[in-house]
Amino acid sequence: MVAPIATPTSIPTGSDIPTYDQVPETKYDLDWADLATLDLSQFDQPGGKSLLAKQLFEAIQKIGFFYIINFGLSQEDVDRQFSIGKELFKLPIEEKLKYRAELEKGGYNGYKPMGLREISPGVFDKTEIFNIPKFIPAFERPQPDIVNNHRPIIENFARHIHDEIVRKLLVLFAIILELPEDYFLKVHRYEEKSDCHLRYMKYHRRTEEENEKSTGIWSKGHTDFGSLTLLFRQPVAALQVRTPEGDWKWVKPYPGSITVNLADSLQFLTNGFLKSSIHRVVAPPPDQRVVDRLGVLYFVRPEDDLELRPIESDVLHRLGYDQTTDNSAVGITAGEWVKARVAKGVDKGPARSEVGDQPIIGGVIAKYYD
Ligand SMILES: O=C(O)CCC(=O)C(=O)O
Ligand SMILES: [Fe+2]
Repeated sequence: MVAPIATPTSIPTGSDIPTYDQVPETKYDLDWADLATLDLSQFDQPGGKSLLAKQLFEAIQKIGFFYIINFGLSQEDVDRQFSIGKELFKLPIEEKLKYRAELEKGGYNGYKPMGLREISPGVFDKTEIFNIPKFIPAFERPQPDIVNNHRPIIENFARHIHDEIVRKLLVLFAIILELPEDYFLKVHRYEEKSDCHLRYMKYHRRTEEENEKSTGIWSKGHTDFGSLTLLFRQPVAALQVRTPEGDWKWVKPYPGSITVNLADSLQFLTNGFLKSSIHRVVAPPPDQRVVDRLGVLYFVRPEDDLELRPIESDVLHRLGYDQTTDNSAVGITAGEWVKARVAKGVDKGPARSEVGDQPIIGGVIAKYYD
């Protein structure tokens, strides 16, 4: 599947950063997951929305992962973000630490240095993260020059994702649930406070010895915290998704696509109908093992004050998703859930981070998988 890239939108060009050269794809024939692809250019065509909603409904029955194509950003737009991320992580560690996220307090905006998460006893992550919150006054914070100097490009990119891509996906979920089309839009407004963010990510390559020690796992099997996660194509194969049978399948990074996965908040809101999918990151195949893996991701979270109470929907009723109601997150807001999960992720207390079941908040646990 090679997707034609839509004509670039109004994303400004003229940046002084070097162009980003994507690494060659792996030659290995891996056990790829069979995931559906939604062509978002159909959204505004007559009948397109209901067609896409039908396709999405089928796609998410088993695994909450799918691809989208024709989402209104060119490969050049995306590569520019990879370049910004690459340059950002080249900064000296002292400089990056000036922007460190207050992870221990559940704050995820800013820089996460590597080595804060224990993957297996004695083995720590080698992942750097830089999260950029929504561009609204409540979230203004000091940023490194590379971010300030490219702010229009970064802001337009993030807003395009929110306004043009996430909006369409949220409408499709509402259609699937036979709710008013703007049902989820009303709790994902850009101008309101939420933990949505654009993320640059760098997985430093590991030596063979390090990979052996952690049985090749770079990031343990987990679910994401918010509504949706969008992963721009990361040409290095490393992401795997867990099937309902408990097998791990590789997620192929197709050119011109975004990989989308569903996350916890949508699972809580739909009483388990929309499944927060379990995924992990492992050592790439041998021909890609020597590169540092860069990522550009967008995390969508509901507005902070949305209570994670299962919604009323005839569809959920018809499909039996109201037989036993999961009230575990009732009384917990989306903001509280995300912050509690972020803080637990770096907790060095007796419940060691990312090993086994983690109590998060109000008796709800998060599971981590090898
Ligand atoms: O890097 C990836 O492919 C996935 C990252 C991920 O799962 C996360 O940051 O939550
Ligand atoms: Fe994830």
